[in-house]
Amino acid sequence: MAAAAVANGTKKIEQTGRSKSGVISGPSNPMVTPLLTDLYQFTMAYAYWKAGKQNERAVFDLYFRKNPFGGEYTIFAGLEECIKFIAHYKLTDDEITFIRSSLPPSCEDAFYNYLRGINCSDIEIYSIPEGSVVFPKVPLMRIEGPIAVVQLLETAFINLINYASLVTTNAARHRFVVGKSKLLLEFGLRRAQGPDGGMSASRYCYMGGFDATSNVAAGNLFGIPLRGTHSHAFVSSFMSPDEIKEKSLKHHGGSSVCKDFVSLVKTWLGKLKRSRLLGGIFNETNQSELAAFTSYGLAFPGSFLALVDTYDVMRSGVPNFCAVALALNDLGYSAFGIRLDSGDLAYQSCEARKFFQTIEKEFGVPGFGKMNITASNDLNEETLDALKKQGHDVDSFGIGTHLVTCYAQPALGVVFKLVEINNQPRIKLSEEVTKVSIPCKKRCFRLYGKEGYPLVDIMTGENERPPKVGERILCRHPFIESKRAYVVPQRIEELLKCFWPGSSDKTREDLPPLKEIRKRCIEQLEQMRPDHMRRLNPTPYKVSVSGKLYDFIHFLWLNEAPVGELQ
Ligand SMILES: Nc1ncnc2c1ncn2[C@@H]1O[C@H](COP(=O)(O)OP(=O)(O)OP(=O)(O)O)[C@@H](O)[C@H]1O
Ligand SMILES: O=P(O)(O)OC[C@H]1O[C@H](OP(=O)(O)OP(=O)(O)O)[C@H](O)[C@@H]1O
Ligand SMILES: O=C(O)c1cccnc1
Ligand SMILES: [Mg+2]
Repeated sequence: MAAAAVANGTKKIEQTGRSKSGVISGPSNPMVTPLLTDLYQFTMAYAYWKAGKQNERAVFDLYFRKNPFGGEYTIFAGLEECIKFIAHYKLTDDEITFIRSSLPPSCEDAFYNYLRGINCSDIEIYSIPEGSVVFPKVPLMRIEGPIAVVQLLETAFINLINYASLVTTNAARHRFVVGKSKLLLEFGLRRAQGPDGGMSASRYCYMGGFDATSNVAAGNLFGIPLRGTHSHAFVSSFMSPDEIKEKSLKHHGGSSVCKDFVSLVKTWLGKLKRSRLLGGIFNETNQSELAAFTSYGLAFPGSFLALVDTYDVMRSGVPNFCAVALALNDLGYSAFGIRLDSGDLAYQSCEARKFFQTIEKEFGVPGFGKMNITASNDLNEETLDALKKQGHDVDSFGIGTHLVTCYAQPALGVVFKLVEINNQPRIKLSEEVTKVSIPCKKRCFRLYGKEGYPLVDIMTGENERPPKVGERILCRHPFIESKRAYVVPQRIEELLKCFWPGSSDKTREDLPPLKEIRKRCIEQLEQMRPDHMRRLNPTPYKVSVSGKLYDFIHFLWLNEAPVGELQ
């Protein structure tokens, strides 16, 4: 489905401005069309048009108010899809017919001609690069253009950013708890919120630091590495080794053939049973499981792995696996490992590891002790953290439900607020201070300290003198007067970069490939000060405004807020 959209998209490119390179294809998901919006965007567009206001130049900020999952950071994702959406934004005749049927008959015909002519060639988008670590209140994107058109983009933009950023952050948090050395596999497709949820989850979990996905369509469309094991059904579908008819297996890299691999496996199982060091751990193993593992070994001799918890991990699954792995070893193959999918994953992984190490020693099979152990079953940040604290011997984690559904927090709460119209700054007030918007078309900077960590993000008015390295800058909390600090930055990064120049002569930033965004994400997370990243009571990162912007916000606030009367 998405592949078709990509193919379509490349045909009708509405590129705007100069780019460093490359053609922008259409949205990955063909459901992303100009109709993917809320009705009120079209009713407002009509009312703007009726009032002759549709081309007034507006600036909107897209941002969120609170970091998810009780953390103090978020990863920004979804930008590429927003740019792909506007690159091809054009209402078709059928879409216009549908809008006409959805608005009151009193709406004038000329409005539909206006809609027919809309494109995004006059829209300017400045954005933080995808895969960046971001914080509340700082605009992730600044969208400028004719007010009616920008509002028609609002809902789709928020939709494209919200889940993408949330699930990327979730993936990054899972990566944080397990550490760099473990393999993280995303297994969520079957539990995801529909096909699009599944596709987005695979893409953005990879961006957030997962290593691979089980989702074949995502491997095909986004080039994400694919990984997988096998299921319990495969194990229980076998009855006994007698049902294996094709028993021969070629030696690895040679031409000689082992005629009866099944017998070789049985011989090994006997040796394991009689082993002095392993004696007593198991007796008779489950024969249907042995048959399943032997068959899988015959099918994939170079990458054999087995799900070992169908009957009993230590009394059946692990010994059966080892018998097949050792038989394969005789023929020059190295088995890959096992998967545990129930029970106490910490304890079982340690027991399985001991079993492998004993075999390495007793039978002199180098590397056998390092066999891969994958664990799955309702894993989430908490269980991963608990496993780490208990001590475990798992090498890879397969994670589905909690990861892709963002079970711990289902939405990020991204908003899209008007901050300027016709060069006039606008503010949205609220009883809740956190909901007051920060007015003005702004520039945003990340200031780095002596130790190389980001210290603070600062927003300034667009025409203010930008902060300079080595100069003392007053950073003020946007709403709390007493909270302020001087910062002498050692490095400054301007956060908002031009991704869609509209009719301006700016150069458009390229959209990097997924692997590069993932790399950026990992590097960004690594450069953060550890206390912002810890799971328990992390230190909030400071988000500030310049002195001038602070004064202006409060001037506008007082100007717009009616004075109450006490009776
Ligand atoms: N050592 C551990 N410490 C903390 N939590 C663990 C540990 N080992 C496993 N878990 C978690 O405990 C839960 C076990 O769930 P549950 O009891 O439903 O599964 P199970 O009975 O082992 O397996 P099944 O899926 O076959 O029902 C899972 O969420 C799993 O991730
Ligand atoms: O547990 P999750 O994090 O969602 O990871 C994916 C799960 O999906 C598979 O189980 P399956 O769907 O076959 O059902 P089961 O959990 O009942 O074994 C797999 O064995 C994992 O347990
Ligand atoms: O490959 C696996 O082991 C897998 C894939 C999806 C869901 N559960 C497990
Ligand atoms: Mg399960």
